[in-house]
Amino acid sequence: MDFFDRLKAAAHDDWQSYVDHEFVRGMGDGTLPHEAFKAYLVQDYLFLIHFSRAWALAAYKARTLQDLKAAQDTLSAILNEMNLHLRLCERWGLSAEAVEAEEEHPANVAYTRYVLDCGMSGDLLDLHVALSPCVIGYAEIGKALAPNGVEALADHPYREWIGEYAGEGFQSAATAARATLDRLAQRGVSEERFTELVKIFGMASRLEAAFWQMGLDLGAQAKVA
Ligand SMILES: Cc1ncc(CN)c(N)n1
Repeated sequence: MDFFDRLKAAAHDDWQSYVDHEFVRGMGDGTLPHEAFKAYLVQDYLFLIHFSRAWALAAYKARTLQDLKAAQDTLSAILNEMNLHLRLCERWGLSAEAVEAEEEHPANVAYTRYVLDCGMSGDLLDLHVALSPCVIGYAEIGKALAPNGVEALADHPYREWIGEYAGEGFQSAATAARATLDRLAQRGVSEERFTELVKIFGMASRLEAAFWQMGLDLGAQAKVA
């Protein structure tokens, strides 16, 4: 069991509330309302800007060249991920400027600033634990939503999104994030410290679940308006 799997097992319910959220199930079976997906994606673009800052902070706090390069690679993967958002938004007639001018939803502020605070007030392991549900969770969700490969999802309304996270690039970013966690944890984690880290991991997972819920709520509001 690697360090990530230990965290996941210790915060099982929080993790499940994230990876098995109604939003995820709706994407999987294609029933997720388009309004919810669109509202989520616009907020997610803003989210990725702040998550990129958090990965840059991980680079700043790195004490070894290996940790510094790992942070740089994931920062690049996240900046690449934003091309998906720009592509989809462009199709909906939304420019990058228009998306960037959108106001951040409180659920977005809560999650991104929580992670940044973990990095500012804690050490590098605190920060990587807070960051881990993001990269590793989306890789897990992408794989789960494409059990027979992305080619099998030919007419699926969310094929492009699923393909991004089930794809090789994102999967290898998640593998690297797991390896970084293992490397940092090998430097020593007492039982007491592990309990603290599980709290961070559980909170980050719940904030991920709240982010999906934000998408559903904004989508429902857009339908009514
Ligand atoms: C909210 C959220 N969490 C995770 C990811 C994957 N980078 C994302 N795009 N958005």
